[in-house]
Amino acid sequence: MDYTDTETFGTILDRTATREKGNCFEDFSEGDRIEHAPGLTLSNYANELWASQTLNHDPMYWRTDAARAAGFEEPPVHPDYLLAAVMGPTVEDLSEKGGYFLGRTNVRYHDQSVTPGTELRVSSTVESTATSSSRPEYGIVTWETEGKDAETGDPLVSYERTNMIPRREPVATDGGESAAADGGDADSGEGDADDTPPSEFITPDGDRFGDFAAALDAAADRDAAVAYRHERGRTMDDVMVATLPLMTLNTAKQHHNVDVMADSPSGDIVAYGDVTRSVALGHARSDEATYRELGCDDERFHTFVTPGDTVYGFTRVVDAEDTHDHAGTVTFEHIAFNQHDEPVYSGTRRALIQQ
Ligand SMILES: C/C(=C\C(=O)O)C(=O)SCCNC(=O)CCNC(=O)[C@H](O)C(C)(C)COP(=O)(O)OP(=O)(O)OC[C@H]1O[C@@H](n2cnc3c(N)ncnc32)[C@H](O)[C@@H]1OP(=O)(O)O
Repeated sequence: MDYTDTETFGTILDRTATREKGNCFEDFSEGDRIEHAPGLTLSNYANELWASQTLNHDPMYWRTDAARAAGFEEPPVHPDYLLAAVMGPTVEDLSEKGGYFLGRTNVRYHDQSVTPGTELRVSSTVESTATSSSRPEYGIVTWETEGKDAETGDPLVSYERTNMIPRREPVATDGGESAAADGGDADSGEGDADDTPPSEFITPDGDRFGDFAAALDAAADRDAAVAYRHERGRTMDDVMVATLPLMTLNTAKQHHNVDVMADSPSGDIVAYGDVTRSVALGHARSDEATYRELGCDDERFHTFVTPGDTVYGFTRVVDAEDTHDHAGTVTFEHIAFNQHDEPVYSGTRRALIQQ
């Protein structure tokens, strides 16, 4: 029999089982620890591709003199690439089955002097599992993930991530209150007590810590916020949507299987949340003199970004604290939005900004 005869082959395909990849919601129990087998060695090529394509062009990641001026011996890998390189190898075990990256919090960079050639080891612990009241075919899982330097065992990045994960069997839900286990501060679904925007928005005069602090001082005692848009936008193309996640071993079909995704709610492949976020942060960093990334919290992905969408950035300055001689700590809220002005990502970020 000729297996490659189209008609015969179609019949055979209909009768054969698929050897599945990934895990369903039922495979995760609170406290489970998973050592992720896929290894990844940070590479100069991937680092440059990630940082260049997401418009993260800060000289300290490209030029030796700028890196040294910022206290590094040589240009380190970009923190967004480092974060994605830690998350990518987790996908096969945690989220390849499908469902969506809902959010992440407690992102902490433990060492930012990491250079290309560093081999990573990544592990995750299931922090919580919960029923989705709105989507009985999914559950909601939160994991805590840590990426370490394989040679020294030193922690490099850690975070808590929450995804919708398909169930093998849908459950009956009351369709009522959210059952998100960690519920907490991820999203109260409510804005400020007073939802009226401030009457005035102040833009800092420059990109230094003092400019952010002065703008916040100017806004205090007034019905004003320090908030501004960034000019650049990045249209999502194949490199952004499929190449960047695959380069970090992120096997989520959402980003590279158009055939499967045609039948999903987005109708198309969707941009990896870390790519969308990195573009928004790249826009923001182009308007600030960043010294170090400290961490991100309350990151949410509000709606799909599909090929052809353009990602813009908006920043609100929340706080500025004079913490170091050479830099101060600034807390930002960043919102990525698309060409229809719809928020697609939001999160708070703390960074040291040069004095
Ligand atoms: C796959 C991948 C990486 C990977 O491999 O991993 C990716 O990169 S993929 C690309 C990035 N991603 C997206 O493209 C998603 C964009 N987004 C949306 O398209 C919509 O957001 C939605 C359709 C997913 C939901 O839409 P929505 O139904 O209107 O949203 P919500 O009602 O807010 O959330 C529904 C339920 O998730 C609970 N929930 C939400 N957020 C959190 C959180 N942070 N912690 C704990 N629970 C949370 C909520 O509590 C509710 O729970 P219930 O079901 O119990 O009500």
